[in-house]
Amino acid sequence: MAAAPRSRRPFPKKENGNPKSKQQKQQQPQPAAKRQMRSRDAAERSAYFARREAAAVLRKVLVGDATRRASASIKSLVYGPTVRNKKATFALICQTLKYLPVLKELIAASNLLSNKWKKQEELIYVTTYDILFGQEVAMTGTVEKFLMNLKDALQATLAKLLVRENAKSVEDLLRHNQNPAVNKPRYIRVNTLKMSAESAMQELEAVNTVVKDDIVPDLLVLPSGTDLHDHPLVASGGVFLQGKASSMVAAALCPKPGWDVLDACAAPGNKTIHLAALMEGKGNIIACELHKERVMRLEDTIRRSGAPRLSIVHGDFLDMNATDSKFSKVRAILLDPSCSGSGITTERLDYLLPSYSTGHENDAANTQRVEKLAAFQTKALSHALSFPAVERVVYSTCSIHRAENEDVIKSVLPLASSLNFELATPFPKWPRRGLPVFEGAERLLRTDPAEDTEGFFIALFVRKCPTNGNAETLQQPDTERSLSMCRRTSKRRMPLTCTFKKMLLYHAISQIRTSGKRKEKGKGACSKTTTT
Ligand SMILES: C[S@@+](CC[C@H](N)C(=O)[O-])C[C@H]1O[C@@H](n2cnc3c(N)ncnc32)[C@H](O)[C@@H]1O
Repeated sequence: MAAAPRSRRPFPKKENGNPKSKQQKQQQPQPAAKRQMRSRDAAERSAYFARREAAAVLRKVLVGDATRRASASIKSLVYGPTVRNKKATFALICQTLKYLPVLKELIAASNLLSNKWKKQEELIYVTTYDILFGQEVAMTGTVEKFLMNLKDALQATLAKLLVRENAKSVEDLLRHNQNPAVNKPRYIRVNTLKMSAESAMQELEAVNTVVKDDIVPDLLVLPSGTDLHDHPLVASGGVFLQGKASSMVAAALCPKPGWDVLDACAAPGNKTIHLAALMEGKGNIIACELHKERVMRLEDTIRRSGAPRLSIVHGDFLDMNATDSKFSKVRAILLDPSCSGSGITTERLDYLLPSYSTGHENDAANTQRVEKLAAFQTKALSHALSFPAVERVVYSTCSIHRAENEDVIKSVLPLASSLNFELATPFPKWPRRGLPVFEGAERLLRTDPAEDTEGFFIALFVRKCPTNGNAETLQQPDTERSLSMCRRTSKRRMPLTCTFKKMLLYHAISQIRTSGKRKEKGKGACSKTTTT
């Protein structure tokens, strides 16, 4: 559904030309009435275009849902660059989707979608919603005029429907379309490249109750339903609307200022800029993204964040040559590949989609899709582990499927172990861990969609003996144990090339033993990780 062509101007043009007669002048509205008319005209104009923008996005949403090939979530489509009136459009789409089962019944009963109107199906849904349940529409636009003439008939059909379903109100008919996450808190991450958590709190406290998250540094928790999309701190990049689980990923990787870090599947860039903040803007970040339109979103996020020293690679991460000298200093990789998104269906507003009530989680097409994704995820994780100087690799998904999570980790374990990686335990105090499908799965981290708003999965690999002689890596929190393992494994199976590094490590160990014990474990910006 395309937006109405602007050249046709549905609103009457202002009269130009002949000077007004005396009588005309006398009939002119007084200034206050004029202002009122102007603002009504502006509101009508804005509603007219919002309905068309909503219809265009709704078409994409419904086609994506019907074919199980959604290119993006409702939010991404609305908050992308093409929609102008984002807030009104988003509200209209959500409301139309919420009322869609009822709207479809009414429209079918009134036989409204004849050949002529079929092409404008989504605009018919949006406008019928507006006429019956939303704002009263003025007679502007062909679809609006057509439906306003049928308003009484539609209302009569609705009354019959309520009687038939034994419902007191329309809300009774819509129970299954309610938001299951209605009482979940709103998280925002402070961009410490621009401001401190304390100053962000001070600004937000003026209008909201704000507390710091108990686990993730620089993450703030606000009451459920807080809408900050238009807040100046969001517009200026001082804070980013990012969930708790999503904010745990870069914190688990815990790159140090000055490192070279690679974000393998980066857009829209929330974790990329979190890495930059953790690195205090020092070091180099390479952000790789396959899809061109998503590169634009990545650029926009980076621009808003003010993160320096960030280079974007538009291409396939699997095609990156790990042995290229450009990557010879990459010490940490964040891999957050495309996934089924089954852990964020509430966040994605899937409960509003027609397929939600029918349930398709276990249908053949979905199983096939998850298998395909898992094959890519395994390849990408193996590739990440193959970068010669990499010491820390974090793998994350927003999926609840074992196939995309524990099974992927299990399948790369032989390779990881041959490259001297072991699984570490990000956020050791976090209660929900990996499904027990292999020994060591308790080091993996899961968040639960019902308990924690989102269903995420995080795995952290740490190289026991870094191949680039960077003993500094081993000074991450809780690495004493890792160091001693490195000594043990070095006797048994450390490659010859590692012997010089072994000496360096012994040196590092003695340094840590003599001076490092003074350092508090887990202190600093990053989360605590343990290796076992
Ligand atoms: C889950 S999203 C990443 C979200 C991002 N980490 C964030 O927090 O904002 C996965 C991204 O990987 C991109 N992608 C998929 N396959 C890729 C590949 N082979 N190489 C690079 N990027 C890829 C997708 O286009 C998508 O933008």
